[in-house]
Amino acid sequence: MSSADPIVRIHGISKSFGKAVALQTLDLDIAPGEFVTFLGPSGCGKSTTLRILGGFETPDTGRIILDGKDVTREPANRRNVNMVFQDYALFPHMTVRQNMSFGLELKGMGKADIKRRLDELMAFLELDSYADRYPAQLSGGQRQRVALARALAPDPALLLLDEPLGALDAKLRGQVQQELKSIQRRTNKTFFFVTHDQEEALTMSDRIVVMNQGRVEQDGTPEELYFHPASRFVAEFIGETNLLAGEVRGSDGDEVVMDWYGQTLRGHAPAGAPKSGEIVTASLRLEKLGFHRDRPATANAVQGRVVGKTFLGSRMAVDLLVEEAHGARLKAYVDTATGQAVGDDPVWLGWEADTMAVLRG
Ligand SMILES: Nc1ncnc2c1ncn2[C@@H]1O[C@H](COP(=O)(O)OP(=O)(O)OP(=O)(O)O)[C@@H](O)[C@H]1O
Repeated sequence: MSSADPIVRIHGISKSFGKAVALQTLDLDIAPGEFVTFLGPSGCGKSTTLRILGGFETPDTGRIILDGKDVTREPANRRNVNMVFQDYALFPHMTVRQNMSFGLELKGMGKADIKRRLDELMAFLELDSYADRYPAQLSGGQRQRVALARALAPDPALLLLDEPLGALDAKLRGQVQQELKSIQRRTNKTFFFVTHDQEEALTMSDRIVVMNQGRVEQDGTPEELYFHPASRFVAEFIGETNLLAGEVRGSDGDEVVMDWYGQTLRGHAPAGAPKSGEIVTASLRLEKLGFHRDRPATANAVQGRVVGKTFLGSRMAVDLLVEEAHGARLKAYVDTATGQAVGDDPVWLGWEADTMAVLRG
């Protein structure tokens, strides 16, 4: 295999439990060293995919190729895959070192090799000083790191992480996210991460697969999903956005021209251009709306009046009433540091066509 070959190939995997379809046909390649996140609401099929990859669940159809080998029928212990659980699943009666060596002993690794591997890994993950502690003597973040170290110890080709930060409080969670990402970078391991937290997915992943009702809604980089959502579901699920309902008037090169309550707007169509007369929804991120005193030269410009403000620290969320669009509302962010004035006078709002995704339906 060349290094460009995928480390994981998922070919036509599907899974139902009785009448409930957990996973429709799924095809996906994962490159070595990639941090891939499966993101979606509860019940969308994320954990089922992870469990099939881990060998804890058998698919109804399809194949899993791991490192060039078909492992579809291989049980979990015969796959070069390891898993980090949300509750860490550390053995409470074993020290950090014993927890870490357990899996290696099961694999039949010799004592001297185990010592070498653990010394190396504990130094790398800065766990040396905790080696003889029991899990109860560690903080939540430290326990998480031990669970990760234990899963990395056998040098798996793929690491599966099922909502591994779910048990941490918000502040620690942010810190551990950075740490986990940094460990993934430094080890260059392939991570398959499952979460329903869109912010977590955006900060950590090289690539996000958004799932909805057992199928892939969109697969792309965090930036692609955020700025070029291919469906309304993705636009709403990831971040906050303005949704503008309208009707397509036509196209102009790559741009879609639409009517929004009597205002002509221009956007782009990441999922293919809709036809004239089609009813569409455009997604416009709050931070893409610029404030201007005079009519700006941007592709889109409407006048609005501030009708509400929410102070958020570094920025302010502003509600705007667009009278010329039948009183439709828009939401925008204003940077508090720049001291931009948002008073009672009407303001011009401007945004470019490539910042507004026009979506079908
Ligand atoms: N062992 C099972 N028996 C019956 N139904 C199941 C089983 N496992 C999953 N399902 C169903 O399959 C669907 C997908 O479940 P899955 O656990 O993959 O979703 P998920 O996206 O991981 O959700 P969550 O975030 O809540 O864990 C759900 O409707 C779920 O109820």
